[in-house]
Amino acid sequence: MERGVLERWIKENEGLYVEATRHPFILSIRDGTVDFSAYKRWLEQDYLFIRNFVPFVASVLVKASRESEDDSDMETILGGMAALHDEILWFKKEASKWNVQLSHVVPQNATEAYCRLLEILINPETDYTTAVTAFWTIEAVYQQSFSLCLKSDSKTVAELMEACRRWGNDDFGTYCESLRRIANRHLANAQESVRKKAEEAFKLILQLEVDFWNMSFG
Ligand SMILES: Cc1ncc(CN)c(N)n1
Repeated sequence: MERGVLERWIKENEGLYVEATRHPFILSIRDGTVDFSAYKRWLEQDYLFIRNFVPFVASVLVKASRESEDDSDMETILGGMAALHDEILWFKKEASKWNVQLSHVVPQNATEAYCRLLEILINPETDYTTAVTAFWTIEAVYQQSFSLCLKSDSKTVAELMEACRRWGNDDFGTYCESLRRIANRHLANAQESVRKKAEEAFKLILQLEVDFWNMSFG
């Protein structure tokens, strides 16, 4: 992986990055020891997250169309947007499989905190470089995490394979690669003040992801 700004930040925040992308909740799915009540808690809260993530991705699309000099940025982001429609349908199907009532889900603190950050990132005041860096970070944490559960030596149980495949599959990995290149390109060309804001968002999102995984433990 070429050494761009994101790779430097990952190195400088290695502990937090590992906590977010190799969380005990994910390792318990990989090892086949996960408690299904934890999985159901995660499922409920992630549905609420996705409902708030959709307008965030739409806001990145708007900023890409206005601020990016490269048309392919918008096309990549549009691809991610389209996938979210299928993702919402998957959540509804998965919820009924586990007898989870999505309409009765109460947002937990970690979910509310994450959604407050998404609101700030949606704001037109947040520049495109910060927004697309946040977008990559959010997607990359899930891709890195769930791909661990698909490794040949993993003991992921059959009931959880669909969820792990959704974010751990190679196509999602390729999509995250595209986002990483877009974010690195804009970070390299950004003024220092913008890079600082993007770095703050990067670290904040890693912490929110750790809090989100922790929440599944109830
Ligand atoms: C909390 C969280 N972070 C990231 C993703 C991947 N879009 C997600 N579904 N949920």
